[in-house]
Amino acid sequence: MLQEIKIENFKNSAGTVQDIYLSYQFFGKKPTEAPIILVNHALTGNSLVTGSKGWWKDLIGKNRCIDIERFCVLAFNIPGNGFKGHEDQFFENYKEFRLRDIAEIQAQALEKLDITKLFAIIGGSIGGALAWELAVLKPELAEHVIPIASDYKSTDWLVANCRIQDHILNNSSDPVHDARMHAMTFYRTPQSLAQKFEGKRNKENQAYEVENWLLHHGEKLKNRFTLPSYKLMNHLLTTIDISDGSGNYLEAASRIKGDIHIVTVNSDLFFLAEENWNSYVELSLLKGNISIHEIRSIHGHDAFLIETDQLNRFLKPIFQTKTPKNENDTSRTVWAG
Ligand SMILES: N[C@@H](CCO)C(=O)O
Repeated sequence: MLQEIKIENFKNSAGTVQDIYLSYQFFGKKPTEAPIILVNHALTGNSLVTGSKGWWKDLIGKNRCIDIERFCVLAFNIPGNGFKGHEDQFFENYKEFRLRDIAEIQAQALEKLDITKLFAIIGGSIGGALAWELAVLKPELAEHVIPIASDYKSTDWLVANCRIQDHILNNSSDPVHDARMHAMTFYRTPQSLAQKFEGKRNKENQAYEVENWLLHHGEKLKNRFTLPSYKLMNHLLTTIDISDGSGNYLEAASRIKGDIHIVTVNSDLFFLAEENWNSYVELSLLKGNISIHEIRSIHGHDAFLIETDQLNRFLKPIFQTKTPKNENDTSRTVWAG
């Protein structure tokens, strides 16, 4: 059931004060009965993380890796993501919000829900970045912080792509459709497209199948996502900064008390694996309880939604805390300390 919290008089980074409506869903055990896992959605995702239409249903559910018979799963919608209710709450001034503000909104909501401790914060893409931001804001909040296909900063590369997205969103006559077509090219990889289409053409319209696929994705998103939500989420992607402007990301990340488990995708063209590996290596000099897991896939960024077998394998030891680690597991996992 979708519920809502009102955060009164929230002051954003630009100093504007306004009421914020934050919608959320609980799944599985009650928050008073079991450890709580906060799940953060990606750009066009939402709080529906499990169940037949849940976007992470292969990972979260009964007898899944994140077992809702053992855990309480909480998922917030990023305000303005368009998932029912108050869609337009800050579209007028969305550029005044940084991802850090969304983390602050989540922190205030957790307080209102009387939640002082989380077993884990996990999220993919911008949801992983939000996990970083919240963990830095509240270093003692979570036992495990799991940012997947993500980063704790907006890199020049990310900003460049978001800028192009922004131009498409502002200048195209079919903005959501066209921006999605462009985005699909960096959510996947040349190898992934080559494997899927093998240069084939459509028998009816003679277009390359890859063109039809892009058009299909453009059409699909247009029917489920609004332009203001896309503009907001695309803007937030450019504001990831756990250092709060100082540029000292490592110092900020090292303040996190919980175990950090970075999950990267070797072929990610959006949040680059190299950035994640560099963060891991540098951060492991400052902080012992950090690990990195690399999803090996030809599918690129969206592998965090596709390669759920690998994800399950990496995450199992975290969520089955009573089961000892399998010493024979050969997947690429590195622990510091
Ligand atoms: N497929 C993802 C990509 C962004 O992480 C989405 O649409 O949210």
